Amino acid sequence: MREPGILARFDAGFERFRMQVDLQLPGNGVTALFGHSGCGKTTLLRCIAGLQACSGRLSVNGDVWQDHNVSLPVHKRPLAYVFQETSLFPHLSVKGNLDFGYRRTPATQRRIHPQQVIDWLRLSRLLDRMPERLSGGERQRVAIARALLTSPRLLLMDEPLSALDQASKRDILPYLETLRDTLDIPIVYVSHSAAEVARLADHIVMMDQGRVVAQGGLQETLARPDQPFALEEDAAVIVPAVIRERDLQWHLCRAEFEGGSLWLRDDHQPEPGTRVRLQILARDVSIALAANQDQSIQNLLPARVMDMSAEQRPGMTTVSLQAGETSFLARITSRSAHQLGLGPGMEVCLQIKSVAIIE
Ligand SMILES: Nc1ncnc2c1ncn2[C@@H]1O[C@H](COP(=O)(O)OP(=O)(O)OP(=O)(O)O)[C@@H](O)[C@H]1O
Repeated sequence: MREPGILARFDAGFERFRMQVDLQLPGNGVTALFGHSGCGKTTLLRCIAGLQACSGRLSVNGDVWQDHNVSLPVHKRPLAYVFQETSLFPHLSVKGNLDFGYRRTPATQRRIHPQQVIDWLRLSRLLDRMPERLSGGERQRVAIARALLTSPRLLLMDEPLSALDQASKRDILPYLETLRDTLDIPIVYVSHSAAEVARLADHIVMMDQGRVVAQGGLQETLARPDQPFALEEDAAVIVPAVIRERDLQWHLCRAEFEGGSLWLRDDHQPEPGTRVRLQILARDVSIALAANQDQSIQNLLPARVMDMSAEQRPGMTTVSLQAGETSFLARITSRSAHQLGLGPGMEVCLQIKSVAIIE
């Protein structure tokens, strides 16, 4: 039977660094590799690509690329790799660059065609331009398109937006969302940016010092109080929701999720029916034993305490809670946790001070 998804078990190292991972990743959608600088994200991508000597096993949607007696060389692995600054051929137009990727692929293996990538990445107006006349964001769109025209079975992206300014990042993110929702191949995406991960990823692998410290679906994994990034200042959960109504008088809109709804500022003016991802920082969530109506916070939700971190930062406790099917994290002082007598299974009320729509 073909094993679905990516199974990757690697042992690789340098003089002062060793990476040992055992991963099971989904066969489509975006998996984010997340972790501090130097934790081994690029080394892991290079092992997958066959660029880094390592022992172990790798299979991608049933095809074995490496095990103890085979290791496909890099040019035989049907993958595309997009870097921070992928270089285009300077002497070829955008169209020439795209044709290059397409023509390199034998006709019988072509599954992605030029018109498709031109539509997905909106390149039609750029086809005759030379690379030197493209902005950084446009260049990256062309580089991604060229990579896709090799009809890869796997797309590796190593900080593809990190060389771009904020405005170009904002412009290109919707294109990456289109690819996530359109392509039926897995995308492994390295990023330092929690906001990019929150917006794009379906699955997350958190790494630290060459080891995997947590992995799983984005929402469940971010909501675990024992995952190492839950203790960081900007720890947050992601909640998929749908905009249900707008209150024009008060500039608010109501987003409904599995387990309740929240009022948000109407800055983005999303139409009712729009699907959004909400980001809720653990430090913006507090806990009460009962809903207290005499206060300014609009968003009060009944919830159940699921788990609590041991105190890893002096005086602070991270609590995971569930409202309906949706998980939240709250960062409260350990004294409050003690005074409230919090423990797994308790029914409480969440007070959410601030919610952001991930753009
Ligand atoms: N060719 C090499 N020779 C020796 N050490 C290396 C080599 N390449 C990487 N390393 C070391 O391996 C560790 C992991 O590096 P890697 O580039 O995989 O980290 P990373 O998580 O991608 O970091 P960043 O987010 O900064 O890109 C680092 O300590 C790095 O110094």
